[in-house]
Amino acid sequence: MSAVGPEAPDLSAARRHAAAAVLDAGTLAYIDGGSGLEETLRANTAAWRRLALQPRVLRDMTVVETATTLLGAPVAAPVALAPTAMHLLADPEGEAATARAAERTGTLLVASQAANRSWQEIADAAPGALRWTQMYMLRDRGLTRELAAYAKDSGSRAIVLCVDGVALPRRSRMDGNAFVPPDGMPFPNLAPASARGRGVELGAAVSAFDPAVTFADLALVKEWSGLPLVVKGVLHARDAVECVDAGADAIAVSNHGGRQLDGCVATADVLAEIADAVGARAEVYVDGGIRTGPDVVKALALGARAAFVGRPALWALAAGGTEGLASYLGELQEDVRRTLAFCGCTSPDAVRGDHVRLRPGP
Ligand SMILES: Cc1cc2nc3c(=O)[nH]c(=O)nc-3n(C[C@H](O)[C@H](O)[C@H](O)COP(=O)(O)O)c2cc1C
Ligand SMILES: CCCCC(=O)C(=O)O
Repeated sequence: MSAVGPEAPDLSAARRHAAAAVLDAGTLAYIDGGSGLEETLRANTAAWRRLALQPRVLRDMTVVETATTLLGAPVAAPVALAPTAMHLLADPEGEAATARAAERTGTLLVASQAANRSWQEIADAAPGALRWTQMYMLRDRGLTRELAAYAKDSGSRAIVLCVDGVALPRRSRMDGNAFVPPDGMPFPNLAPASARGRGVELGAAVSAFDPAVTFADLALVKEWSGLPLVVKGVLHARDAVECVDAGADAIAVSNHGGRQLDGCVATADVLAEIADAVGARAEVYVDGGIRTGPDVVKALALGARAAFVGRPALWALAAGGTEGLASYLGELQEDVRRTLAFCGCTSPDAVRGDHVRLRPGP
């Protein structure tokens, strides 16, 4: 404990506490954990703390808007729901509950390919929600093509291709990957249409990801889906530029919440160089350790158009269902609004690079 007492809890802390009371230990370890030594998991949040906002004053903050657009579609705030697997672990309605919270709060939802509800069911649960679909390149290209078309047909407005799944991570908290989803947990969006009702087993799902995926595949995914393409899992400026050269419409700077390559860079530490390299050619997003309104505004200052949250949304969902997640998202949006005001910004677009700097010190 420091001389001034314990660190104040962030908005998600109470949700994490409530989730811990309702989830079994294995599920909580799966959600919370990272890979290896969890060096990257810790580095993600620490890197946001090392940055300091440098506010501007005397700019009439009577009206402060958080609204922005993502790939042209309006959202209530520059904060969105990252794709996370298996929402049945957190709510009996799974991703349908998540989608309703997204709809209610004007938040973009990225539905995971490892969702337990089919993309069409998620769409039907919340027709007014802006939804993108996260996919992996599968070894079975024919199935990948079919699923890309399914994403579009079920109303997704973009494909988020996750490219950091080329090896199996060692998830240390789970005793060497001991987490086994409960029996009957369906993965309908990894199965062909003929088997969508049954879905596939998790093991089959993970081994279906194709480690041979390359830049040349980006154009294929765009063509198959007919949708804008976001590449998720980029951590190097030169890769980001190569993705954009290959047709990507946006780059999601992400290390999968410290769950894949342990010991890698924190996203806050590489965001600015990636955003600078991409410039105006594509939108840039970030996730990993985003917990507060100030974190979101720091991300904007470093060049992101939006920041995404993973674990806190699952905690809020487990703690309080649609209602719990909607109230969490509402509070986070309000935190973004007050941060913008304190920084002298009447909208996300007004945030500049010189609103943030590294804190001095070790
Ligand atoms: C429980 C859990 C499941 C996840 N499942 C997926 C997934 O299915 N697809 C994906 O692209 N990313 C997945 N992610 C990574 C998130 O999209 C995101 O990169 C990460 O959670 C952001 O970090 P944060 O949790 O610190 O906010 C998952 C993350 C968690 C915590
Ligand atoms: C097929 C499940 C993928 C889940 C995932 O990406 C994660 O646990 O981080």
